Amino acid sequence: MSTELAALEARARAAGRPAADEGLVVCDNLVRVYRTEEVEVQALQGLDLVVADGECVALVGASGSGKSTLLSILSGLDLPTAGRAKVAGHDLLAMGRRERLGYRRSTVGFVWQQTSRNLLPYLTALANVALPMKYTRVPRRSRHERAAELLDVLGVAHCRDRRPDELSGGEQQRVAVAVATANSPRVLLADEPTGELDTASGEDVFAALRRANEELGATVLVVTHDPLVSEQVRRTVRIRDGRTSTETLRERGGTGEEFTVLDRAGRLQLPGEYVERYGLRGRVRLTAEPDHVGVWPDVPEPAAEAPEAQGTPDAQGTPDAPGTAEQEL
Ligand SMILES: Nc1ncnc2c1ncn2[C@@H]1O[C@H](COP(=O)(O)OP(=O)(O)OP(=O)(O)O)[C@@H](O)[C@H]1O
Repeated sequence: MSTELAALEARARAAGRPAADEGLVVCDNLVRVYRTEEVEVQALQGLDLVVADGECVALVGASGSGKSTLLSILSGLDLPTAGRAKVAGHDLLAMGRRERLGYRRSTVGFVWQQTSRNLLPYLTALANVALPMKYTRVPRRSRHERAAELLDVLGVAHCRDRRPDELSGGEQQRVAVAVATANSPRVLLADEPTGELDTASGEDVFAALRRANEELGATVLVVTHDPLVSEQVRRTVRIRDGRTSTETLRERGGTGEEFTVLDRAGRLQLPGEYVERYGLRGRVRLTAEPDHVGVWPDVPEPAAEAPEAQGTPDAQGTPDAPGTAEQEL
């Protein structure tokens, strides 16, 4: 490897390395392996993710890519097999039982896809929202005042005295956002919260999540297949095979610019279409250019007696084969 390339890789590694205090959520080389009697599934394969305080981030990816596994770990329900995960100063691998309980009650809130999983069926909307505050010993009167306020902010004040079976799916999910934000969590996690809803109800629920982010101050991570959601947040992170692969950053209302994620070990996933288009297989060549790194298929060296053949390195030593990929880093 050339010295420039080694220096470039070292710089990229340093730039991609999150300091512990850099993000509210920091996942570092996170691994989760599920073992059953017959099979071993690597649901997360060294996932890196840093989310800053106040962000609203959509997590997207194919079925089975590891999104729900990540959310279960961040919610404190599941433990990673290896790696590091920190949320608001809590080390999720080292937390004891008591800290974990406090973490789940006060630091994170959760909204599931299945509306029935979020609310207790025999309590009114108001009582559902007030319940988490009972566990954190908020006085009864304050609990009910805050619950009423939250229902109001999230546009479901009219539902306060109704039980879940008297609410529409969208109303149930908005009440669920109120439940999840009752104890003012630093982080709100939502797993496909609009998945069971029609477009209009989905929009209302997403508006409630946005309010939780902008008005109630929660950092929001939402797993979604819904383009309505992923196209409206500033940052969309794509998970592929248990790793963060690409990110789209967009200004409000813009189409967004797509980036590939370079992990802390200096690895990146090339988009599948590039791999196909340029015939990249197994081994590739890297070239260090003044302002970027080139990625080239490992084509055999051309014969010495045919210097005019395509694929000959150019004067700067750059392979010049047609149909090669040049990845800007
Ligand atoms: N409890 C478990 N035991 C064994 N394997 C599991 C378990 N939970 C998840 N998996 C496997 O881990 C991988 C990641 O699953 P995960 O549910 O995190 O994916 P996902 O991206 O959320 O998918 P979807 O979009 O379909 O919900 C899958 O291959 C899944 O089959």
